[in-house]
Amino acid sequence: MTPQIHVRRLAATHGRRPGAALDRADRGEDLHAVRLATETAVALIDVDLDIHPGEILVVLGAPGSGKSSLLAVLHGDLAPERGSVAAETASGPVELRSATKRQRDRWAQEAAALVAGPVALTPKSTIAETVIAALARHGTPRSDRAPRATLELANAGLRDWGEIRIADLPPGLRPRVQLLVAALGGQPILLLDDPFDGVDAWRDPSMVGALRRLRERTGKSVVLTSRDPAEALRVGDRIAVLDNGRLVQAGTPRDLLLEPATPHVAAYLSELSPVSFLQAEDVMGPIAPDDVASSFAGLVQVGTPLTRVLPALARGDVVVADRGRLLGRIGTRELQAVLSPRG
Ligand SMILES: Nc1ncnc2c1ncn2[C@@H]1O[C@H](COP(=O)(O)OP(=O)(O)OP(=O)(O)O)[C@@H](O)[C@H]1O
Repeated sequence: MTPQIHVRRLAATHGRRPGAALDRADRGEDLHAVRLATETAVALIDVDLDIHPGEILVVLGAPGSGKSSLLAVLHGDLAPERGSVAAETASGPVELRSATKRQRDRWAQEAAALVAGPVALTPKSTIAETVIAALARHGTPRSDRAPRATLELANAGLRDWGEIRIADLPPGLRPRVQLLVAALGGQPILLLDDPFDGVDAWRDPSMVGALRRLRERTGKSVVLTSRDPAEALRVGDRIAVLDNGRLVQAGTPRDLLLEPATPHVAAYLSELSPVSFLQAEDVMGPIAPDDVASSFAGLVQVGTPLTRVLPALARGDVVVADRGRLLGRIGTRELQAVLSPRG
């Protein structure tokens, strides 16, 4: 069972005077000034967020906005100063704020794995040896390791690469191996805080595909950090935007692009063209009950990227369908709403 995590009014700090720092932050003082006055960093304040089973959630924000601190809280390493971080697990309810060290260790062992920083790979080892060594660290019995490694490599689309040494890997495959190794633990929640050597690993569509397949196969919830809005929109089912320790919006790529909650979110995403990140159903408007597919210039299926809908739109309105059922229409009005979003 993948637990759903409920984060409510979470505040977390680094330093010895959390009370004084939070008092000042509550009064609206700038967090840099708070830190200077109290020698305590307010990393997160008043964060409300749910993490759903099986979702890919990207925590997006500038350096210092609180991303790593949030993952550390979710892993049980950084105790919340205030608020609540609660989950229902197979062995009962967990509240990380009041949990003992032993309960937090159990949470990390059974529920949430954190990979903070690049996954270390030994250049001389083959990929199969790398996976076997990682399985050993996770306590997989010796006799199971080789067959399990073969299975994991096949699942990750790396079956033919098992005997290749890490040093000989093409650069594009290195993050694929790092992702595979990062996800080998049995915990249903995977927290990824910059697990790759390169910053732009998710720009490779095969990486996004590998992560989605991993999620489908394992049902894990994946929470990962990013500073790059384009990367976040490409990878995340939902994106949680942090600004100076505050969660300013959590939503789908469509929510963020078409209905940014604050000027900060709008400005953060302003360089991105919504057309490049949305799918047909994100932008469709209502369809009349008596509309029939043959009266439209084209028909596209749910999940079709908007970039692939545009050629048909040049000829007229397009209908969006899901297995024969007509769901909505896209015409000039819908397109205009995408090209001039609110914010
Ligand atoms: N161990 C620490 N001691 C003191 N301050 C810290 C510590 N860790 C983080 N901070 C401060 O807490 C705030 C949030 O930091 P955090 O590392 O969570 O941000 P981030 O968004 O992950 O940044 P980055 O993108 O650079 O990794 C920052 O002001 C940071 O300086």
